[in-house]
Amino acid sequence: MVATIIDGKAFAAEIREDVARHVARLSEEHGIVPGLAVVLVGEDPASQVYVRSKGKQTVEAGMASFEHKLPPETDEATLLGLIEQLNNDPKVHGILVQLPLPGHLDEDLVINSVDPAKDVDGFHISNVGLLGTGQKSMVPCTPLGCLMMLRKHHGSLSGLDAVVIGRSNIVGKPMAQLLLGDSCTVTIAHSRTKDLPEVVRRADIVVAAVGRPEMVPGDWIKPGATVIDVGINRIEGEAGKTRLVGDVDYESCAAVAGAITPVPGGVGPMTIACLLANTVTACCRAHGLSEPEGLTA
Ligand SMILES: Nc1nc2c(c(=O)[nH]1)N[C@@H](CN(C=O)c1ccc(C(=O)N[C@@H](CCC(=O)O)C(=O)O)cc1)CN2
Repeated sequence: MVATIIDGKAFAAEIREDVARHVARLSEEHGIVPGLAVVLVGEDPASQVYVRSKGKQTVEAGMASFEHKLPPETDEATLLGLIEQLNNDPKVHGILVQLPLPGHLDEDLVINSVDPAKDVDGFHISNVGLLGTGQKSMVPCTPLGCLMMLRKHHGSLSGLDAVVIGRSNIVGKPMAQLLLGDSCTVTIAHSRTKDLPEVVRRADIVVAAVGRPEMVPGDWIKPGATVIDVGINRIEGEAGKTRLVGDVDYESCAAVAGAITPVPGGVGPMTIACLLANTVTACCRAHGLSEPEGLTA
């Protein structure tokens, strides 16, 4: 079997067009411009790239972008003060604090200081609780992007066996909740799971989010299964150059799977597209307007 490649880059472009249409409508019919504030603390090179990309795509969609770059030694009180200011700014509908934060800052405290209604990352404890109980929430961008790709490829996910490898708060756990919400039978596997290969072999859907380069080989995959690779790992390639790989061994998995997301060009671009979608959703909710269909879970 040769797997269908699920093209996240192309799908993300479609979502961004959809977002831009909704932004234009908000402006024409209501005089509202959705605004996204992104806060970066420190100089992590990958984070700088992602934040730049977020700002550029926000502006391209017709929204207002507010970038706040703080030095690595920023103290907690200063960061919390900025978040408070953004919480109270009516021009800002979405707030995102880029992760990881420098080690001296308490990530949970910072995340939970964002107004849940503006928490376009969906990481605030209120949004986690709402998602877990099947209520309307802000949904974390990476799992939302994975869900959209799965729905587009499969149609209904009802009754499918899904294995999520990884139990992080930002991907594994919310991904499992979303799959459960679509009536999958869900297993969350992790480093202590007994006989991981056998568990993965039962799955119709495998979501790999462990952060270990090429950990999942093709002989763990059930023939015809759909493989969603969340990993973005930079490894040493040929001639001293680095290259990006996912958490699954692409070649061997693609030879067995029915469908697979590539790295790069799979889940990554969907993350930022879903961030823009969440910002429009947050803006519509803030103004009591109906939410755009198809942009959230
Ligand atoms: N507050 C948040 N912090 C972080 C999140 C998040 O959702 N919210 N996710 C990641 C980083 N991330 C967005 O912030 C992100 C990662 C990767 C991509 C992406 O498009 N990747 C490309 C490859 C890019 C490259 O060449 O390095 C791809 O996969 O095709 C977008 C966003 C951690 N922090």
